[in-house]
Amino acid sequence: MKKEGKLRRFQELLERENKRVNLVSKQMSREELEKHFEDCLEFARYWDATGKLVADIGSGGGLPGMVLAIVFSEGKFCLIEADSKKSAFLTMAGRELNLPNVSVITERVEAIGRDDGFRAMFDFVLVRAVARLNVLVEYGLPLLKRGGLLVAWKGRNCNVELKEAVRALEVIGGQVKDLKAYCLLGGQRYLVAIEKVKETPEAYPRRIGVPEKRPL
Ligand SMILES: C[S@@+](CC[C@H](N)C(=O)[O-])C[C@H]1O[C@@H](n2cnc3c(N)ncnc32)[C@H](O)[C@@H]1O
Repeated sequence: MKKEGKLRRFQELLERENKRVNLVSKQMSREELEKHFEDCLEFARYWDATGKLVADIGSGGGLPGMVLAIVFSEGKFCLIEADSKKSAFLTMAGRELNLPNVSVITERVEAIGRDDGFRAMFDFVLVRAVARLNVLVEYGLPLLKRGGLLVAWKGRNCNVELKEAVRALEVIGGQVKDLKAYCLLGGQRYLVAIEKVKETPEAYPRRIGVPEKRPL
């Protein structure tokens, strides 16, 4: 099956399984879901994940990780999702679509970031609709190689979140490298690219739940 066919098939699977498991909003129409796919694909306008190791934090129904794994079949995608029902859907979809470049981990990202098998391994870490930037910096940067990029999908609150994240960037070792603005889903959207510029101090990420409860 070609990539366009796989994207369509993935959308059908998502629509079908969303009736049983909460993968995306129940009220979302087919047209809206298509826009969410477009939002994920915005990444491919600026970056190339061919031959790269990519993590998607809080992948949910597979946005953006599964969509981009279909597009970049030569990249290796690791979808990290704490909710076991959602991760079971991701595993099923990866199998159904014959995507050997996708692996799914059912775990909180704070635990993955402290695991030597994953820490400092990735070229890209993607994250969409999971938490505010100051929290995402602590979730994402530990997973990256030095020089790797954390790419976060953000809405109109982006500038406020960027200001809030100054301390987290300093402590964890990140630098805003790029900000891509576009209009979609009825408003202003941004891709924020943060480069890992130094090794993450041992103490981070903190214990499960702490980054969100007490952001840096
Ligand atoms: C609002 S959904 C967004 C899903 C998807 N990224 C999207 O854009 O549609 C947030 C997802 O992140 C997962 N999540 C939140 N915190 C997490 C963490 N610390 N580790 C792993 N997954 C997490 C939740 O289980 C949920 O599926």
